[in-house]
Amino acid sequence: MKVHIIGGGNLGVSIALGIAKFSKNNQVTVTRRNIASIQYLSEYGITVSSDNKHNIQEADVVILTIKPYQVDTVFAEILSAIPGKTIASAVSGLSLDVLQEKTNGTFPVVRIMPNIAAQFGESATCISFPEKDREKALPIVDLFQDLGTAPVIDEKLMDAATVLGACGTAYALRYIRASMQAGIEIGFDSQTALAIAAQTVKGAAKMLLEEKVHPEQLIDRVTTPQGCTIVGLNEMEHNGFSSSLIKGIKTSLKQIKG
Ligand SMILES: NC(=O)C1=CN([C@@H]2O[C@H](COP(=O)(O)OP(=O)(O)OC[C@H]3O[C@@H](n4cnc5c(N)ncnc54)[C@H](O)[C@@H]3O)[C@@H](O)[C@H]2O)C=CC1
Ligand SMILES: O=C(O)[C@@H]1CCC=N1
Repeated sequence: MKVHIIGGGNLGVSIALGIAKFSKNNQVTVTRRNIASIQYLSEYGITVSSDNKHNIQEADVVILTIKPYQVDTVFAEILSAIPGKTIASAVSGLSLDVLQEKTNGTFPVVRIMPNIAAQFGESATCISFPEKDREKALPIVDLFQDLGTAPVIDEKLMDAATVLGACGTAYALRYIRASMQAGIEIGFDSQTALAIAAQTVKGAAKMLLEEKVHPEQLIDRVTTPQGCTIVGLNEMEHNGFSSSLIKGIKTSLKQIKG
């Protein structure tokens, strides 16, 4: 597949690298205005350009990884050059209706919500599309399956997916950072504390994904009666651990919905 990514920033680069590393038989072009910091992508066989239209006519799909306020400028520049080409947007808060409106209803459109772990083949990319564009959308679903998981969801949940699946990366990292800081306080050097905290989270996630059980069933296996785990967990909950996460996630969602 020929993939044209407009917006070579944090997300655009992680998708480009993910495709280069984890998906076969693709050609990737990434554009942004100042390309000095992403020239290194050419080492992975990725074409880099400051011209949004470079290679665009050969593309099978144009992926937008730009900020919401950059969309109109980019569409004014590219749409006339790519009639009928599939446009996949990772722009947060940009609904399929608005995407169709901005493209005059004449382009197949797909909404994708990856996260930056795409670069490591571990994104949770939620995808939605209008039924009329299913045929054009399915190869994009396949592509993102190579970069992790790619559930097709109802569009009304796309903002929620942005929070849970994309912002979620930052929440998980903050948990790891806090564990690391606690690890230092209880005796480890920072590198060792980070390595233990990160691997522990990876292990917990792997168990959940493979066993497909409720987290509490696994927690039961860790919490020895009168042991040290349950007292720590309860202290965290007394201090609002779950509640603070839930409130944070709901606040993020309010920000997207405006
Ligand atoms: N960073 C993340 O983890 C995620 C971001 N998103 C969404 O992806 C979009 C991009 O986010 P980030 O990558 O974090 O932002 P970013 O600021 O790192 O990347 C945007 C890139 O677009 C480039 N750009 C700006 N105007 C341009 C133009 N006219 N033509 C070509 N390139 C242009 C900028 O130079 C920049 O490199 C946003 O809409 C964001 O909500 C969605 C999921 C995850
Ligand atoms: O923080 C943001 O607005 C973007 C959307 C999801 C992740 N980053």
